[in-house]
Amino acid sequence: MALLTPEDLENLSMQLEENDEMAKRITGLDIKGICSALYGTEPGSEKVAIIPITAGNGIISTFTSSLLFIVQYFGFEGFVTEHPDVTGYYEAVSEGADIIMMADDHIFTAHNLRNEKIVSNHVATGVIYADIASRFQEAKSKDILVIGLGRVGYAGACHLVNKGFNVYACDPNKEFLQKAVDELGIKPYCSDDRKKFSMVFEATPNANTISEGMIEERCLVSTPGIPCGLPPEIGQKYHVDLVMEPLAIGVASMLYSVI
Ligand SMILES: N[C@@H](CCCCNC(=O)[C@H]1CCC=N1)C(=O)O
Ligand SMILES: [Mg+2]
Repeated sequence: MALLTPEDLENLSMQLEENDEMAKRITGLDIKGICSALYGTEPGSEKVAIIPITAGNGIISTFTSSLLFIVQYFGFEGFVTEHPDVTGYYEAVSEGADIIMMADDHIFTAHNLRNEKIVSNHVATGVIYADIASRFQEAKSKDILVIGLGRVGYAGACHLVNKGFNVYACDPNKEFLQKAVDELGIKPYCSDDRKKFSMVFEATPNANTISEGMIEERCLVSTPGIPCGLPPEIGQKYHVDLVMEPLAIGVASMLYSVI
């Protein structure tokens, strides 16, 4: 899995503000509103503990401080434990945390100790970015394109099928594609199809996965990025509205899904 770098997390506050405004402008809801609509939940007085984890590639210097900023931005009380790993876990529970957030190189999880709900960043990120794409107010049909059917893309595609959209999807991995066709009933899409979309959810670890044959004039591309799948020149030429942010939107989805 692609690991975040401190560069990805620079200007997180500005990236979050810009994407919150963009979401509000094109979907009618800000990120909090989308999260509440997705999960039917509202933050209460939940206390969130963020535990640094030294496993694998170890601590990412600004990861836990970024999480603390995000947790507070969305109205939760939060703290980063003084110690990492097991000692940090013990500290978190002793300090009365309701929700534990921690990440190694494979799974980033939020676990609510009170209601036992648990979620991975992959699922929460796929669901919210797919949901944002599906809320494009100028869309003229229920057709939506999902690019990438890994753990993030598959979760998003599943959510869109459940919401009743006509989900077309592509992935270079034919097994991933076949699994989604068999299990979700999505329609395979290949870039030489003539079909164009006004709503695109992209979830790949590659750049330039979106080509101009895929998109309508005026369309919404929603992606957790890293890197961005939309070439800048195509974004300008087609007046694409892009919702893309490296961490906060996915974290908001994690929090609202476990409260
Ligand atoms: N163990 C490190 C955090 C490692 C996070 C790796 N996971 C990612 O980079 C995922 C999370 C969202 C996007 N990629 C620490 O505690 O500082
Ligand atoms: Mg994000």
